[in-house]
Amino acid sequence: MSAEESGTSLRVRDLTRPYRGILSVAIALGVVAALASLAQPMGIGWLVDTVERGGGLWSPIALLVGLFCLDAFIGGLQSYLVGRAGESVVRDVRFTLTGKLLRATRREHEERPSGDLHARVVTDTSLLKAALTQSLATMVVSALMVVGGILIMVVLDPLLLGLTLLCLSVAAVVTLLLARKLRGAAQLNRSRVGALGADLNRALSAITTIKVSRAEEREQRRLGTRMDEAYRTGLGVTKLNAMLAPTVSVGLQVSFAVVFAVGMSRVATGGMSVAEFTSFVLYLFYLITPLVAVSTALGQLQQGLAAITRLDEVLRIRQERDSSAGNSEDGSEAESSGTNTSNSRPDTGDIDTGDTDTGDTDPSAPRTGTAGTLARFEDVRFGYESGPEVLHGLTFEIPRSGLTALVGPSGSGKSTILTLLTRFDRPDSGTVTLDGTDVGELELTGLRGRVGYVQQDPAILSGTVEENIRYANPDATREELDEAVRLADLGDVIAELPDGMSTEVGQHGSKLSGGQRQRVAIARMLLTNPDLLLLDEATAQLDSNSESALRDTIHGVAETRAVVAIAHRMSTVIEADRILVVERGSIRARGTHEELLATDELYRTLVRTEITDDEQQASDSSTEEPGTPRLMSSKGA
Ligand SMILES: Nc1ncnc2c1ncn2[C@@H]1O[C@H](COP(=O)(O)OP(=O)(O)OP(=O)(O)O)[C@@H](O)[C@H]1O
Repeated sequence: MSAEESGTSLRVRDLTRPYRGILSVAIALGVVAALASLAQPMGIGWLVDTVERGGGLWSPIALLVGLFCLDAFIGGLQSYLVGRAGESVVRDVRFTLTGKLLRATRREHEERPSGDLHARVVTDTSLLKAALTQSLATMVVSALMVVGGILIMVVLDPLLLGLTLLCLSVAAVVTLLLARKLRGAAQLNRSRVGALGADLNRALSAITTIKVSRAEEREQRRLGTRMDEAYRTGLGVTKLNAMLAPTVSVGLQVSFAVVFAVGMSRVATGGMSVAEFTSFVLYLFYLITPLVAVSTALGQLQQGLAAITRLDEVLRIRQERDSSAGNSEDGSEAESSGTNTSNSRPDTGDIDTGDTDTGDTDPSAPRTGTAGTLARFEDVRFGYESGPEVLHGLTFEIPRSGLTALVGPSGSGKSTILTLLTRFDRPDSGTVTLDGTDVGELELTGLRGRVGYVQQDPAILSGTVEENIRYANPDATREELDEAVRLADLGDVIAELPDGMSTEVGQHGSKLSGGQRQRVAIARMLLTNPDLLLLDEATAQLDSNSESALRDTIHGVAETRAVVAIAHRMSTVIEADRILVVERGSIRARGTHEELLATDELYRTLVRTEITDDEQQASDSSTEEPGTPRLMSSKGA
């Protein structure tokens, strides 16, 4: 189950391929600007010569002004084109990585801190802009300038050039060593910044817990420690970066001193003219900018390559398997698209907008046939990667209609059963089938269109109530929407909201009550008209009136489709068509409430211990059967 590591990496070549045209133009402009720069010392040499001879100054001055202007204009244009290509690369990489994250397995998201993933997609990618475009273009153009300058200098005076190169080569070796160290330092710094992002996200997503635990100080200290680590490692990067340019400068200054000493003596002995000496010195002077630029670009490139290492990890994140799409949970889909970001903006048609092939989406529409078996577990064994086996050879069926309740002690494996039906996880052995087909063989969006899942803590997205309900089926008609609202008993809630369906629900639905959030989540799933509705303790947060209304809803919905509910409210369980008692990953008993009360000791215990106060009160009035009198009367009521 480990992620496939091979063949998935962001390669500079692939990332820049779509922008080769624009980068080539930018580099060509850079070359023109470099030539204009290289011609300037010649022009100045001509000016000096003209002054010495007492000739007219207008021509050399006009040439120099033209060269300066050309250099400046072309330099500006080149910088814009390179920046534009850089922004495009960053957008592409972000888009590709976001696609990977959205299609990653749920397990990957459980294991990776979301703040760190956020830092990788948002901030690490921004380093690519400078590294992959600015620095590459700068290095190409600057290298050309250096080579051009050296060629002219070799014509002017090979001896002086030899001395210059000797001094510069020492600086070059030191620069390369520093650049290598810089990459390691940058990698460390990125990981520390990622850890800070992860901890910040951890704190902000639990802000209420922090406040009620009076842990603000503690959290700030903890974050402060992370900030110190980011600061320290950032300082390491800054130091190495700061050493790059001075190293080159020192090399240049030593070269200047040597060239001046040797050059002046040659001018004095007549071995070299003043104009030649001036031109040579100016060429040496002109090497400063490109050489320093190369060293700075080298630093940027190393930081970008360090970021790429972290981005590669996101690229290799395990993807949900979709047999029909030919990808797999072990990352092989990443292999096919991850290396080719040249066309990396995935077709938005890939994204599951909820337009599944579920056919009719009218929530109240009668199903085609409600008899027979819809889903089946056959000798299913399953364990989470990090732990022991959780389900031990489960075999049971879910009929095409009716309410199946899962009951059992905490940690017995009830929620795990639902995750296998939604294919968030796959059995280690045995099969889970829907209409006789292994759910692993079904197209993922099709499967999730047929199986609606309301989780324990229903996720509400910021946006309006309507956007939240429509989320799994954005194309639903107004009638279908109204019907889902009616079935989920949300009508009164929406009527009381300030802007009705258009009311903003706030971050994570914070402006709604827990019960309201659950009903919105149920309405959302009903709007997809699933064949199978899974409710994980979906009534746990409702008050007794709402719960009783929702219970009626669940039973109404269960008349036309299968509903599997994990409910702590025993009233829901009592009225279920069938109850499965799960104990330590096995089905211990199955039957109706009455049958189980008569035959199963654990069920009797659960009924005694898990009934809520409300239900106790409701059933207090008529107690008939010894041991479980209140529940029995509740069913009869
Ligand atoms: N993501 C996970 N990784 C590792 N172990 C897990 C994971 N989720 C659940 N478990 C373990 O699997 C076992 C079954 O958990 P599960 O959530 O299915 O139980 P449950 O019956 O639904 O419990 P509850 O009624 O308290 O929600 C538990 O021992 C739990 O610790």
